[in-house]
Amino acid sequence: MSAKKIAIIGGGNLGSAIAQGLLKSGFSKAGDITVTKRNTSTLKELREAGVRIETDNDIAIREAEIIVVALKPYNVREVLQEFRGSFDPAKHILISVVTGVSIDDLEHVVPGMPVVRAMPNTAIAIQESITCIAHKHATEEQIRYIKTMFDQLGATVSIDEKLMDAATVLGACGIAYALRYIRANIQGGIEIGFDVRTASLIAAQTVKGAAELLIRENRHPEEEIDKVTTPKGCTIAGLNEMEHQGFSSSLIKGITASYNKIVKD
Ligand SMILES: NC(=O)C1=CN([C@@H]2O[C@H](COP(=O)(O)OP(=O)(O)OC[C@H]3O[C@@H](n4cnc5c(N)ncnc54)[C@H](O)[C@@H]3O)[C@@H](O)[C@H]2O)C=CC1
Ligand SMILES: O=C(O)[C@@H]1CCC=N1
Repeated sequence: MSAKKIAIIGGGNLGSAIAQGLLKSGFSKAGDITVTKRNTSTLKELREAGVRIETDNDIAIREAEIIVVALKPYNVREVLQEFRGSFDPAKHILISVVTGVSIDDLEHVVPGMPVVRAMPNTAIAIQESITCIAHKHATEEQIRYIKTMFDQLGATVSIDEKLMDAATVLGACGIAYALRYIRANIQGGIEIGFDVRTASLIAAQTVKGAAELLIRENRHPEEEIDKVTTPKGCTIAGLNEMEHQGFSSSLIKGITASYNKIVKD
């Protein structure tokens, strides 16, 4: 599969993370990646790594083959509308990572361009994203290319577009939920005697180990929990207290609150 030139329109948190992942994975050479932003001062590290930094979206789009749109939901239509003339359906593949804006909406703004929606998370910077992909009119060949690209940046799963908002919550917002869980563990760890660095390492590596048990061994969480909960032991005492305080319930309510925020906005 020959390497294609990639333009990332909107070099903010996610756009920059995608560029970092592309570089780290070796999927793209630095010179084949262009990142656009109006104020480019925050993109110093990418520039130093050889990534092309542009303020002109027209140039970036025309010179690339893959266009990743990483703009905010409130200005994506306006910006794409402005640059609709820069797109060439015979040359370009358009990928939107924008939350809550449908394929139909975007294809309406840029007529003739099939749009693929992708929902990665910020761990894409270190090739550890889960990226959900949905499409309607893209060709098999285009989808194969996009999947190969995101496979280099973590794991990918193809979903129906109607699940894209749910994917945003579980996968993209999920990074923040998981980090807050780890932070709470660090706070607890300090209270029971660890310094912050040691508590952070133990908490983060423990979460990584738990996740790997599910991913690598394909286990169900409760099967693994059963192995830890010694009868009359400290694990079940702690777990039950967490549940009395609404642990699982608070997470489920948080997930549905995030979801409702997307679908009601
Ligand atoms: N941050 C995250 O973890 C995730 C974000 N998303 C979605 O990705 C999109 C981007 O999110 P973030 O990176 O967090 O937002 P952000 O605000 O950090 O990035 C957007 C960037 O677009 C730039 N921009 C605005 N107008 C522009 C223009 N005309 N041309 C070029 N650049 C322009 C802004 O300066 C900003 O740097 C949003 O739609 C968000 O919902 C999706 C998954 C995860
Ligand atoms: O909070 C947000 O709206 C975006 C979407 C997913 C992650 N960040």
